[in-house]
Formats: sequence, structure tokens, C-alpha cells
Amino acid sequence: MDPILSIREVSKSFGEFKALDRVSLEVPRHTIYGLLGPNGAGKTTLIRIINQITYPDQGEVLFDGKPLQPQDVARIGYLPEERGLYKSMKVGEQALYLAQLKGLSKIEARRELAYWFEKLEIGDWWNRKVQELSKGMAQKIQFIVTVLHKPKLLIFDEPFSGFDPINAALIKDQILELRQQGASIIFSTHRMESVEELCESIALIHRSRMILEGRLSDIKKAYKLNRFRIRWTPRAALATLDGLQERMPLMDPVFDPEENTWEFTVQLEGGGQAALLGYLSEGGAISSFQEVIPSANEIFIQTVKKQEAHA
Ligand SMILES: Nc1ncnc2c1ncn2[C@@H]1O[C@H](COP(=O)(O)OP(=O)(O)OP(=O)(O)O)[C@@H](O)[C@H]1O
Repeated sequence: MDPILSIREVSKSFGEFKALDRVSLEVPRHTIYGLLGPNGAGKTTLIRIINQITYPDQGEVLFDGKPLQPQDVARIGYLPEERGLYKSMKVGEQALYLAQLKGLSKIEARRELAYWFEKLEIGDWWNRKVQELSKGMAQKIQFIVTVLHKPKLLIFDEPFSGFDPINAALIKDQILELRQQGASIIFSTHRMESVEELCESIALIHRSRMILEGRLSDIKKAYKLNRFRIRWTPRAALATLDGLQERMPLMDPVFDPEENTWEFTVQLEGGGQAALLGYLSEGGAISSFQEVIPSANEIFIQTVKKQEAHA
């Protein structure tokens, strides 16, 4: 299946400063795609280009297989990080107005809004003034008007900031449901635990350039360091780690005196695995042996640092 969005060699400068330098990426359909990068990397600039708020100096943007057109704005839902509502309007009145701006008729808008207000548990707020809303409630309204016209592509910039854990989970469930219903989602965040939970693919932008892109599971495989976390109960006569320490450095060893069990991480090179297993099973019992998969956070830090060392 062709991607919902292709960015090809896009560059954008502000005066002398190059905010995007030949950036390319492909967002697969029906997936959640994490757009990551340190502060100032160029993420918002790229998102603004996709939303046609600004335009690239060079390169191409294809949406749904064709060059991006002005009318595509209606098929892309964008929840920016900076959000604004008109404070003096009533909540329902404003939601209706914004929904109609997205192309819904008044009847459709009423029906969709009633559905979403109930779903996000803010049904009672229809006749209240926007200025009476808490930050989280205002964000729920913004979320609703971003998604209610069922855009094919949704772009969420830090959608969980400002939400308490219960409401963040509620929004997360809505995002997963929208993906399930066929939307493609670009999700920009600095919260790596949300990336782990939600993103199937990621792109990492650093200093205006794309430095890593692909399926998160493939990237994790490529970043594996052959590290294993082992839980081991030594026999009484061998109840120290000395024999092991001599063979290889142990990382983060922890002893549980109640269970007489050690837990530690080792990095195995070449044929080290068989020799280690032999030693451990002769001297005790192994109750767990698991490969350590790098987290998205570790991959982010490692890749950015490596890039900076080469710069
Ligand atoms: N309109 C503009 N005029 C001049 N410079 C700009 C403009 N917009 C962005 N920049 C610069 O381009 C760079 C990239 O900014 P951008 O907002 O895209 O970063 P970001 O990755 O979204 O960062 P953050 O994670 O902090 O939101 C920054 O150095 C910023 O100062």
C-alpha cells in the first residue's frame, strides 16, 4: 500500500538559517507515526508545511498519492501544541462554529459533537463559557474539533500535555480507536513512554536533518547490544558473583536475600553465551534469561549523541 504521506527532500530556510535540510520520510497508512527530535530540530516547521501554513523552499510533499493541494487541508486534522479558543463564547456555540469551518453542516456538527462530548465526558459543559473551562477541558474541546470531520491524516502535537493521567488515558484510547477506524496519525512528542505505547514507526529529526526512520520494532532490533538480564540462584557453596565477575563484567547486579537470587545484566560477545550458560547452570539455577531490548528513550539519546560527536 502506498504511504498516506511522502515527504521528499524537503528544505526550508528562515533567512540564513536552514530549519529543514533535505528531509524525506514516509508515513504508512493506518499507523501511528512518531515525529521525534530535540528542541529546535525542525518538527513544527515540518508539521506546518504538511498543513500548508508555510511552504517548502525545495522538495515535494505527496498526500494520498498526489502532490499536496490547498483543498487537502480539509482531510488533515491538526492539533497544534499552542491552542486557542475564544474565551467569551459558550462552549457548544464555539464547537459548532469550528465544526462548520471544517465543512460539516449544522445538523451533522450537532450530531457529531453530541457524540464526542459524551465520549470525552464533557456533556455538561455545552452551555458554559469557555473562560470557565480548566486547561484539560479546553484541550478536550480542541481535540474534538480536530477529529470530528474524520480526517484521513491526523497530526497531534503533544496531545497529552496538560491532561491528568485519567484523561490522558481517555485521549490515548480515542487515538487508538481513530487508528482502528482507519486514520493515519502523526504524533509529535518528547514523552518517550507514549512513543513506546503508541508508535509503530518513528522518524528522528536532529538539527534540521532526518537521522533515523523506520518501524520501531526494526529500529530496536538494529540497536540491540546482545545484552541479557539474568536471574540466577547460586548453590550455597558458590553464593557469590566472583566466579562470574572474573569471566565478564556484570551490570546492575541486585541480590534478593529472601530468595537467595542474583539479577544482573551481561553483554555477550561472540560465543560467550554458551560458556556463560554452562557456568551458571553448573553453579546454580537460572530462573530467567531475557534479552534486553533498548527503549525508545535510549535509542533517542544514543542516536542524537552519536550525531553530535560526528558533527
Ligand atoms: N518563522 C520562523 N522564523 C525564524 N526561525 C524559525 C521560524 N520557525 C522556526 N524557526 C527556527 O527553526 C528551528 C526549528 O524550529 P521548530 O519549531 O521546527 O523546532 P521543533 O523541532 O518543533 O522544536 P520543539 O521541540 O522545541 O518544539 C528553530 O531553530 C527555530 O528557531
